[in-house]
Amino acid sequence: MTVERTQLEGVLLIKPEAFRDFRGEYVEIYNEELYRKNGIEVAFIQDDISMSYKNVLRGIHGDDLTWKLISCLHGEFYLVVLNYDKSSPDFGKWQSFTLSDKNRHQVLVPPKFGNGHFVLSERAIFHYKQSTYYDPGKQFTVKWNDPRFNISWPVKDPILSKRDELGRRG
Ligand SMILES: Cc1cn([C@H]2C[C@H](O)[C@@H](COP(=O)(O)OP(=O)(O)O[C@H]3O[C@H](C)C(=O)[C@H](O)[C@H]3O)O2)c(=O)[nH]c1=O
Repeated sequence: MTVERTQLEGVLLIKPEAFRDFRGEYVEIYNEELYRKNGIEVAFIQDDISMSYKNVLRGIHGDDLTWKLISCLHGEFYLVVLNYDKSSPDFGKWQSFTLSDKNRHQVLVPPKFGNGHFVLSERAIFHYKQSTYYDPGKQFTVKWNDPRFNISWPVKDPILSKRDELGRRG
C-alpha cells in the first residue's frame, strides 16, 4: 500500500495493494496494524455503506469529531473533501478525488472536514469506516454548490436529498 499527503492538511490518499488473477481481485481495504504503521492511528468503531444511482450527489456532510476512511466498493464516484474548520487558515480549501472499484483508492478524512460524492457509474457503493457512532444532530451540512467555496463538480443538476438541496436538515 502507499499513503500520500494531499493538498489538505490531515487528509490522506491511500492506495491499497490489489491482487488480481484470472478469477478477479483481492484487496485488504483495512488492516489495523498495517494502517497504524502507515500513520493512520484512528480507532474506527462503525462501518457504513450507501449505494447510490448515477447522478446522485450525497453531501457535503461532516462533524467536529469523526474520522472517516472512505472507499469505493463498486462503481465510480467523484469525491470532494472540504476544510470546514472555521478556526483554520485553510477554511474553505477543498480537493477532489475519483475513487472507483478499478483504482481502489481510499481517502482519510479528519474531523471538521466535510465530504460529498457524486456518482459517475450506473451505481456506486460508498463505504466508510468512522471513529464515532452516528449522531445526526452533530453533523453539519454544506451545499454542494455553496458560492463561498467555488467547488468544481462534473455536474450541473445532481440528484439531491431534501437536506442536501436546502444545505441544512429539516
Ligand atoms: C449516516 C448514517 C445514516 N443512517 C441512516 C439514517 C437515515 O435514515 C439514512 C440515510 O441517512 P442520510 O440521509 O444522512 O445519508 P446521506 O445523505 O448519505 O449522508 C451520510 O452519508 C454521507 C456521504 C456522509 O458522509 C454522512 O456521514 C452521512 O450523513 O441512513 C444510519 O443508520 N447510520 C448512519 O451512520
